[in-house]
Amino acid sequence: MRDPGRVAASIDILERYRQRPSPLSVLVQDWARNARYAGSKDRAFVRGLCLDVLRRWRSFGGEDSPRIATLLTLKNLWGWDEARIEEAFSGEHGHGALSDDERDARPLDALDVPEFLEHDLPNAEQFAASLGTRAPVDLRVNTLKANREKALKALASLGALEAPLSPVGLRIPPSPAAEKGPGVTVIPAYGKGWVEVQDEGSQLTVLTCGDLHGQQVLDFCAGGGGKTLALSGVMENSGQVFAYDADASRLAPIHDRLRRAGARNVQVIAPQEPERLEALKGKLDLVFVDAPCSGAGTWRRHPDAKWRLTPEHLAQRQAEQDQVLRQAAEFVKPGGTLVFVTCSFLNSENDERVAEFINTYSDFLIEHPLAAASEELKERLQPFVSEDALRLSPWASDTDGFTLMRLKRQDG
Ligand SMILES: C[S@@+](CC[C@H](N)C(=O)[O-])C[C@H]1O[C@@H](n2cnc3c(N)ncnc32)[C@H](O)[C@@H]1O
Repeated sequence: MRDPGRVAASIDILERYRQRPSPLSVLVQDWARNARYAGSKDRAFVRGLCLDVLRRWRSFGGEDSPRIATLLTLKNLWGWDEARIEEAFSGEHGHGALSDDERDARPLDALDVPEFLEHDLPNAEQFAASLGTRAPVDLRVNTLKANREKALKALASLGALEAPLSPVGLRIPPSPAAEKGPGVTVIPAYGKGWVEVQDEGSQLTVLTCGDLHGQQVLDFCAGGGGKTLALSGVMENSGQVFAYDADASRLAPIHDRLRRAGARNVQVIAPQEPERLEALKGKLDLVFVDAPCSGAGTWRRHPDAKWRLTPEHLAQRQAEQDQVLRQAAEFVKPGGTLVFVTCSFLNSENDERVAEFINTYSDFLIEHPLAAASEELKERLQPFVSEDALRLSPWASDTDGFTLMRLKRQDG
């Protein structure tokens, strides 16, 4: 395909998104199914362009005209010159020649975050600007099977570097928008379980838990097991990790992942086995709660999710967070710790939820977020902590957005 066909396909997909916001991957797949002439480079171009348009959807006026938002993306973000843009719209299979008004279109003075959230963001302008950039691919070295040096060598051909903050992290810088991302999951080192795809911020939330050797740990919202695997790695297969999730289908991939990673200290507890979960009440040293949330911290990677969040969805997530905190607290032993994590930097999903929780559960007290972390990690994460929370974000730490709070259950 040439520029006109690719740009026209992108505008059509974005028009469908405008009419009914759905995950971009689904919309691109639907298009590709009917566009048998499109090769993998065409799909990468269309996906990359759609993602970049969605990153600036509000300030480029996408809600009113995906066509103008695409034009502004090509002009302002991709740096295409006038002649190339004219040809891309008016050429064969193009979306149609530009009008004079369209040629004069300018970005709006609006922040690229959902309007209803502007008041809830700690630093809305910086936040919106950082979401306009593309995210790197981060990997966690599985120390049960490899070390960073070995993994780095195995991934050198993909341009992997040491990640700046996580001592077990590797980072592949973002690819140009119109190109395919690095094929991490097809390299032998991935198949052998040496690395997992995991954002550096996500890795750090587990690393802050410090030395967990021999401990009894419950990963209460284990989902597909991203944090479970990282916990098992930190514990070097010692002690015990119980991986539970209320949704059995979310847990499904965990078994294969545990096998591939060589994680042997994990017991998976399905929601159909309430008696196994019940037996753990009041017994755990650490309960790790990777709570359901808006996912705002991943909007740099998934700009399509940003415009799908509604006030109703957010309220639902907050109710789930309150419920998860209350349920998870039952499993912490006296003197043990509950770590509350979200991939969101909205106060209403973090500080406000924890404040609500300790109002009722007065035997839990907020502890410094790095109370258990190694000295090295304390130093590295110093710029991102306050007395009560670790706050990672695309603008501050160049990671996905994560907030972590530690709650210590008092003895007796
Ligand atoms: C952010 S995701 C977890 C991601 C996972 N920890 C990982 O690293 O891949 C949140 C999970 O919480 C689960 N969840 C929601 N409400 C829950 C509840 N009341 N009890 C346990 N799990 C719950 C959801 O099913 C979802 O899988």
